[in-house]
Parts: sequence; C-alpha cells; structure tokens
Amino acid sequence: MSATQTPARTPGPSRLDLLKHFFRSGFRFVEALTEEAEKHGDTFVLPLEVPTYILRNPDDIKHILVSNPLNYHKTGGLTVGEKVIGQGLVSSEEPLHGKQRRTMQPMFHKASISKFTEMMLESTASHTRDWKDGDSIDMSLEMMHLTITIVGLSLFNVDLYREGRELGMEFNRALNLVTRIQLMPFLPKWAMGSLQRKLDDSISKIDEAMAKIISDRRKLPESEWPHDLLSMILASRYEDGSPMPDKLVRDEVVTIILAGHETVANHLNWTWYLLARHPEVHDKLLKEWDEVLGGEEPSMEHMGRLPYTLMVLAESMRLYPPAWTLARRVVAPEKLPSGLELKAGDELLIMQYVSHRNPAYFPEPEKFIPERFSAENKDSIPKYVYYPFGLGPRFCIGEGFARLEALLLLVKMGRRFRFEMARSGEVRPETLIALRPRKGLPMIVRNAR
Ligand code: HEM
Repeated sequence: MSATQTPARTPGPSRLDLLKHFFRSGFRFVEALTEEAEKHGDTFVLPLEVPTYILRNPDDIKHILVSNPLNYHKTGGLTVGEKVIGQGLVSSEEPLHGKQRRTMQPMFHKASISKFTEMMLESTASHTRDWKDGDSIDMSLEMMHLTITIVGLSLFNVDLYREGRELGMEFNRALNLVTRIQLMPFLPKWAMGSLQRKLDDSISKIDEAMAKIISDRRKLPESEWPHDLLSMILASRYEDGSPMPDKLVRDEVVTIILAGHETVANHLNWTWYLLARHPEVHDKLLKEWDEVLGGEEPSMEHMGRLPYTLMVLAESMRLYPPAWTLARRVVAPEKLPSGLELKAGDELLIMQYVSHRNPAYFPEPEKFIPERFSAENKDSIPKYVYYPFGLGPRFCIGEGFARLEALLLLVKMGRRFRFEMARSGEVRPETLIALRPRKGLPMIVRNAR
C-alpha cells in the first residue's frame, strides 16, 4: 500500500499515525478506528492506495444504503469469499440481485421460519445434553457447531455436524482459507498461490457435494420434499414462471450457509460473554422466562412477550455487532448530504462497530446497559446509528431467522446453565468475516440455579 493525496478537507490519521496506533493497541483494528472517529468526527479517510472513508454521519449512511444504493457496489467483508458464494444474494449486483431477492423473500417470512422452531430447540437440547456443572467448554466452537447444524437442517435437512460432517468441515475449511487470504494480502506470490489452490480444491469438493444434494432432491417427487429452504428454492419461480438455474441454486444455498451460521454463532458468543460478566442480568432473564413461559418451550409467538430478553440481545449486538462493517465502492462521483465529495472507485466503510459506540447517541458507550432498548428509550435511537442487520435493499434477508434462532438458543441454554469465564480479563474482538472473540471463548458450565 502506498500513501496518496487525500482531499485536504477530509480529516484522518497519517499512515505513520495509523501504524503507531495499531502497534500501540496490539493491532486492535476496530477499537483503533472507533478512537479515530472520536478524534476526527463522523467522516475520516484512511491513507490507503484507494481513499477509504470511514463514515458514521446518519444522513450519509441513509443516502448510501437507502436513498441511492445503486451507486454503491458491494466490496470487502461478506463478498471476499465470492469464489465460494458465487452470485448468491450477498455478492450479486442489480438486476440479478433484485430478481433473486424477490424470489427468495417468501422463504424468510414469519410463517415459514417459525416451522424451524422445533428443530432449533431439539438441536440445542441434543447438543448440550451431556453438559454438566463444572465442565470446561470453548463456547465459540460449541456455538459454531450448533449453528452449522441448524443451518444445514434448515437448508437441506442434513446435519452438517454429524452425518454431513465432511461437507460441514469443507465449509469451515473454505471459510478459513478465505479469511486467511483476506488477512494476508502481503504474502509472497508462491504462498498466496498455495492458499488459492487449496481454496479451489475445497470449492470443487463443495460443488460436487452440492450438485449431488440438488440432483437427489430433484429425483424425489415434489410431494415428498421435506420442509426446508432447498425445497422452497427449487419450487420457487421467477416472475416469468421459469425455475432458478442449478448454478444459482447452488450459490444461494452456499451463501445462506456462510452468511447464516457464523453471524448467529458470534451473536450468541458475545451474549454469553456479557452474561458471564453481568450475572444480575442473567437473574433478570430467568425471572422473565419463569413469568412468561412457565414450563413452556419458547416460540416465535413469545417474541413480543419477552421484552427484557430482546433488550439484552439488542444491546449485545450494539456492543458486538457480528457483521461489524458494510463495505461499498462508489460507482459514479457524488456529493453526500454532509458535503463529502466522492469520486468513482473510492472505498467506503460504514462500520456498525464504530456507529454503535458513538457517545452522541449511546452515553457511556462501552457499558452494557440493556435498558437503552427499553420501550421508553428505544425510540430515541435513530435508525441510521444502530443497524446490526444493515439497511435498505441489501438489508439482511435472514434477520427474522437469526432473531428467532438467537432467542430460542438463549432461552433453551440459559434456563439450564450459566457460563463463567475460564480466564480473567476482557475478551477482545477479532475482525474476521464476523466479529469473533479473539482466542476463542473458554468457559465453565454452571447450573443456572
Ligand atoms: C445475528 C445474525 C446476523 C447478522 C448480524 C447479519 C447481518 C447482515 C448484514 C449487516 C447484512 C447486510 C450486508 C450489506 O449490506 O453489505 C446481511 C445480509 C445478508 N444476510 Fe445476514 N445476518 C445475520 C444472520 C443471517 C442469517 C441467519 C441468514 C440466513 C439464514 C442471513 C443471510 C443473509 C443474506 C442472504 C444477506 C444478503 C442480503 C442481500 O444482499 O439481499 N443472515 N446480514
């Protein structure tokens, strides 16, 4: 990377400042950028080869994501794995994106998602069946296993942790390789070439398995198709009545696996971490669950009746948004509402992590205070400063699925267990594709009561 001229009126750290900052803070990337936002204000630019703006002005965010989204193409983060996810919803652009989104939307309606409730609860019960007071676990591994099981069962009725384990491992391998390639752009050519070859090998194994899953399903009469997302994708029709081509079916399925498990896993990881540090919040949750659910299992229908649980999950996503940044590239030059003049090719980072810690809207932003999201307080939080699921036409299609899954798993596990941190000190975030706990999350299982 080489330093370049940046517009004189946009503030930002020099390249040297940035390096010093990262070294001093032990390469704490998002924390350093949050501090830079406090120093420079809502808009600042990083001195990279292509000017890269970090934006948190709510009017600019609204303009880019909602008012004129076609002028801002997707890049970075969720699309780096484009080789793996192909032309799925996360990475495609218009007009393909709109066509796919309209076709896929009904699968994510409340009525079809709620049919996954029993499976989500059963998967959780079976995953945690043998856990007992005093056991040591790495919560981040446990949550990855549980959420990949759930996404595999929802998509094509295969448990990717058990009978579909080989395919599940292949997804993990591909995701790790994508992350390594993304994090190490300075690797020598030969080393990068070797990673790329491993990724290609992993992708061809995934393609082979996916082709078999799709053709096996097509061989069955439609009346025997199970209720899962693959059946819904195969049964869906475009506006002109034609079915989705197999290549796009494959891309959408792989996209949902990758977008739909690490995000939820990390949302839960951070929630367990916060509850371990705030046992009094866990007590209040138990009280709400006793009062509202009694002995019943949680369901979609309870979501509106568990306000404190939803407040805890919302505040957890404020502090630790699993999708920690949205990345866009400017298509045509444009002036933003704040006055910032953008050129074609400029890169934009709209960082949930930075916006969600803006003290102008969240006093004492580092503190875990679920009451920020109480009925009385939540309306004072503007839409464009808190956006864990994104905004506008690229808004997360799986939001309802993720919220249901997080609630069910939290109640199902949190009623039986509490989790204590196995090591002292604060857990720092690591900014991979999702915001993960750095060095995992070793915890000790305790009985909830
Ligand atoms: C807590 C969990 C989740 C979080 C925080 C999250 C967050 C996000 C965000 C921020 C975006 C927008 C990205 C952008 O605009 O650049 C997105 C898009 C997407 N998410 Fe999620 N997500 C979660 C769970 C899920 C689940 C469970 C699924 C599927 C079952 C899913 C599928 C998708 C897809 C397909 C897109 C692309 C939508 C489009 O561009 O039309 N996500 N997600």
